[in-house]
Amino acid sequence: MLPKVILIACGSFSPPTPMHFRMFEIARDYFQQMGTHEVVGGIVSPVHDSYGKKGLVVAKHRIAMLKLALKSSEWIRMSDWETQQDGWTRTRITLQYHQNYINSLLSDDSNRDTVPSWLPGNLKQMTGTVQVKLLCGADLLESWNVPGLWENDDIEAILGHHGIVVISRSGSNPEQFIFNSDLLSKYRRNIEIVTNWVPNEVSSSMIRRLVSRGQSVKYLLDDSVIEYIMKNSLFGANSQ
Ligand SMILES: Nc1ncnc2c1ncn2[C@@H]1O[C@H](COP(=O)(O)OP(=O)(O)OP(=O)(O)O)[C@@H](O)[C@H]1O
Ligand SMILES: O=C(O)c1ccc[n+]([C@@H]2O[C@H](COP(=O)([O-])O)[C@@H](O)[C@H]2O)c1
Repeated sequence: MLPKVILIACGSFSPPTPMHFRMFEIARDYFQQMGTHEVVGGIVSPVHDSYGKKGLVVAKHRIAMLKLALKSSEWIRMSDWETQQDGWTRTRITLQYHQNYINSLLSDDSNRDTVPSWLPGNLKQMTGTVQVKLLCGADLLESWNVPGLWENDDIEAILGHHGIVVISRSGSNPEQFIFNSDLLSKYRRNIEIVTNWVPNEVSSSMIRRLVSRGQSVKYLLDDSVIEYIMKNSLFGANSQ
């Protein structure tokens, strides 16, 4: 039996773009081809409001947009756990929390009936344990180098206890980035670099820019997410 993996993408999702979900499909196909792991679920974890990044709309709206965008996915779920904490949660803690929660459920058949909505639907039939891996674009990996942003201990824990799946992004060179870091090179076996052969550079910031200028974002975002943005006048959109 292959080791079971749940992929978690942490981010702002302000707003969520199709690429945020496409990452999961690319990663699952990769593991299927490699035959090394079975991907049993995917989770997106929007960051707490206090993260305070420019362009971050309140969690209520980001959650609503994620729910709309994820309606068509059978296996990617949204966890609002981070948004419900008292403040910003470091990614290491988010990974640990979700992994511990899932594994404690799997170890006890009696408490599987009332499970949170972010858990994979097939959990009831699952046995054994799962490993939660961080799924991200190459830009997030490269943010590990930004002075004062990430703690080295956290990076080591993320790599040592979980592992990371990095989707290529144009303008990034994750192989080189890993080679340049002693810490990342030490944990190279826990870093999967996945080439996205159909790159798409739609980003939340580009969407925010277009919306704030009153320009169209049709075909870049799910129609239901566009409707939500317009209805709630998010990102400087004019209300209808
Ligand atoms: N076009 C893309 N290709 C690959 N990965 C992506 C892409 N867009 C976002 N991601 C990844 O999705 C995760 C969440 O990203 P985030 O919410 O910061 O989105 P973003 O579109 O990059 O946002 P912003 O433009 O506001 O910085 C990160 O791991 C990021 O690397
Ligand atoms: O754990 C950390 O030290 C850490 C430092 C910086 C950023 N993060 C996480 O990385 C994600 C970055 O999202 P974004 O939109 O800024 O690209 C978000 O989920 C943050 O909580 C995490």
